[in-house]
Amino acid sequence: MDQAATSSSSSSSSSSPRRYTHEEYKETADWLLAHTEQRPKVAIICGSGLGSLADLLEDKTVFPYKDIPRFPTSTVPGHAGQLVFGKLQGRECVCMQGRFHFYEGYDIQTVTFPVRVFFLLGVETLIVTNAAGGLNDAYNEGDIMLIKDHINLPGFAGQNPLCGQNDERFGVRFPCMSDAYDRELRALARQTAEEQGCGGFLQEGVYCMVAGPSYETIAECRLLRTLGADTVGMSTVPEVLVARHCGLRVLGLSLITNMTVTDYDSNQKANHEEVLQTTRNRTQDLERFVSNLIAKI
Ligand SMILES: O=P(O)(O)O[C@H]1O[C@H](CO)[C@@H](O)[C@H]1O
Ligand code: HPA
Repeated sequence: MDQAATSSSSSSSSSSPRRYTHEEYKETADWLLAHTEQRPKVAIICGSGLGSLADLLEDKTVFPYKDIPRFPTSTVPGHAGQLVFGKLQGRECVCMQGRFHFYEGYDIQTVTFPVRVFFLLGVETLIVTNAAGGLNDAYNEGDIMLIKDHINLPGFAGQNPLCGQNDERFGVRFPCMSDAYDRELRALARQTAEEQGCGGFLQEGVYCMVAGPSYETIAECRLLRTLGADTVGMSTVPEVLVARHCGLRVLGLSLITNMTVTDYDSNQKANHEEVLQTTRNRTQDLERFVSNLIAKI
């Protein structure tokens, strides 16, 4: 909480974002490299309630975020706040058991800090997961959606982690995003779901990021659906922008934890407890899916 509180009390998060230098990212990466012999090529960011993915790793080395130089800390229930190195299906992975959100008071560069650290560790593929609200009425609670594209609503309002001076050592000034979600990885994911017999609850669609922390109004849900979004959540997009900027391949997965409310006569209300309960109900299938998928990457 300290860093979030500090950044929002000393400056407005929109007018004065925290910018890290290449050296700062590298110091954190070098610290990690000095404290583990693992050299992961795959990083996984666990969404709300999805941290148990990290429990699948074998030969684990665990770093609480508070012990890692410059790492922010997790403040949201369902986000444990530790970085776990280990092997999944024999492949070395690093897993964020807990992510950072803009609504926690972190500026958008702090939210994405770990992604550049992963790049400097030698990671090549990022698997990013989230809990999301379903907007597409063909979806059901408990479905998994492969993200094929996103809508960056905070980006429309100037909140893009790539704003500010560009460091070419990470990537180009104007990165392309029409291929943000790797086509080959999505094909592998579809194949994995079929083999696992869970193709019936696999969807593929567009994730829309909102800043949160308030859930959407009925009018907002209707608007987002009209815009072409299939799911809505408060994360993921900043991490994907930074990952693609530095050339990581990205696979994005949304677990539909709740269907959004679009009917004025409904008594349903979005709430984080329901979000976490759905992740508990679906965690085993999701774990098996990610684990089988990693074996193919
Ligand atoms: O995106 P993740 O971190 O999975 O969490 C989702 O769940 C929380 C709301 O219930 C928000 O943080 C939203 O973004
Ligand atoms: N809206 C925004 N974020 C979310 C939701 C939702 O309905 N469910 C899980 N994260």
